[in-house]
Amino acid sequence: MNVSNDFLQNISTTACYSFPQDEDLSGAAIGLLRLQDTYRLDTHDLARGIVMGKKISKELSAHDIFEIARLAYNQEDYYHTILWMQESLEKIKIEDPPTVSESDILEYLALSLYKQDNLKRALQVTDRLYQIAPNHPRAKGNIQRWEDQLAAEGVRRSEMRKGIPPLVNTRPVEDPEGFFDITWLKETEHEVIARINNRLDYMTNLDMDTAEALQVANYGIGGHYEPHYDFTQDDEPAFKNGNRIATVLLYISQPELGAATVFTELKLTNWPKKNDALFWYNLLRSGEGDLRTLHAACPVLLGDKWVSNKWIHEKSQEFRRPCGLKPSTYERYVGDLGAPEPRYHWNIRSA
Ligand SMILES: O=C(O)CCC(=O)C(=O)O
Ligand SMILES: [Fe+2]
Repeated sequence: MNVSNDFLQNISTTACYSFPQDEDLSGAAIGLLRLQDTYRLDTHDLARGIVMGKKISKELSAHDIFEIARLAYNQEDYYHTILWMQESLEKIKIEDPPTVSESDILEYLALSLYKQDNLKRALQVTDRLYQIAPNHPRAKGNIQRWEDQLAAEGVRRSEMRKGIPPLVNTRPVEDPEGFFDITWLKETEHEVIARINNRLDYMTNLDMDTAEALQVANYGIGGHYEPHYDFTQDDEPAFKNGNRIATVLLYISQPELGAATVFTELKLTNWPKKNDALFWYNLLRSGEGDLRTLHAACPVLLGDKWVSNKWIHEKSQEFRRPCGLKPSTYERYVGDLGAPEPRYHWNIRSA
């Protein structure tokens, strides 16, 4: 009789099965909202499971849409709350029976309009709420509240429901963090890691003994990394082996859409391609951080992105990459030892 209960109990307490939790759901929704902004995706298309003209998932119900909007609301992201609540409102018109009640949508919508400084619209929406749900516990009180606020702003009672200003829905300010999971692979963990490190040494002509362990990072949908330098600046804690002299970024998967690595100063975009590697020096030959290396990872739109970072440090590169005598000294290509520049070399970008 209790076989299924036991089974559920069993798998939910077994560490190797981990079901999505509330925070996974909210993480996914926040990722979705970021994608919407970055790639200017239309709410209506997204709700129908369409991304850039491609049908990628099944249509969302009004309730799904409402839940996304509610997560945005809980993040105090009123901009997206409004977009998604309006979409949910459209959706219930064609659902039979509707998967969410109009009054639930209207209440959130009104509160968000108020937060976005559109009191007249908040009042209009709350009037509608009161009309369809006269016994709603907060409708009447909220109407009073918006009217009082409008009165305090000098709006005459007869004007409160007229000349409703257009919706100026302002976007929230982005949070500075990135969204991805990482782990570190030490050479002692597997001989393949030791082999990779060896090859990176040949490839870059830099000593790997002082480098950090190989980092593996995974970005899910919406996963991204804000613009940053890999080297530390004066106001940040220093690394024990000197600063990060260079970076090797290995692409170990090929996401379907989005996910580019971009160098925002250099205006360079690199699309991840499985088995490719990107190499750059973070420091000038003087040891100063090279400000041209500012870079970011754009959000993954479709597919998933796996990369591996190798951060190579200054210490023990004294003979491999000596300091430059002039601040202007820099390599023209990887492993440049100062000989005349070859005419054709795949490593040199023609000017
Ligand atoms: O994933 C990328 O494209 C860039 C990653 C990166 O810049 C980093 O991990 O420091
Ligand atoms: Fe980086």
